Amino acid sequence: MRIALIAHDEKKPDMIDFVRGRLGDLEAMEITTTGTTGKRIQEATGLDVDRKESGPIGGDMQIGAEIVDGDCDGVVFLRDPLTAQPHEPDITALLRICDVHDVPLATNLASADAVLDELVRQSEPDSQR
Ligand SMILES: O=C(CO)COP(=O)(O)O
Repeated sequence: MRIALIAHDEKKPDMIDFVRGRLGDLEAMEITTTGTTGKRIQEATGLDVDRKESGPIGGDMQIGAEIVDGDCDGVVFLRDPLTAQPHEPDITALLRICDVHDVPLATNLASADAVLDELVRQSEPDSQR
């Protein structure tokens, strides 16, 4: 299982809390991140992550390409809904490509656990999916 973890600046503390709380499950997965999110996660938890470029310079697009290639099984993208982002078109494209490829996507903390729970369930040996 490969999961993408992405957070806008105002949501990075929430992402760190999420990763700390689910460290056991995340350690068993491959993790891909945008640049700064991955750096923060590594610094805070020591988790091994595949860091793409920072979001505003194309990291969202790189993760979108993984989804198109069928390499990413789920996305937790903690968006900041209160701050305009210069790369809003890239963000919209990433969300859209998750829908195109029917990849589980959480855009807030309340649903992040649900997406991760689903990936954990799918990785169990007797899973039907
Ligand atoms: O901007 C982002 C997602 O749109 C996140 O990028 P960083 O992880 O590099 O801050």
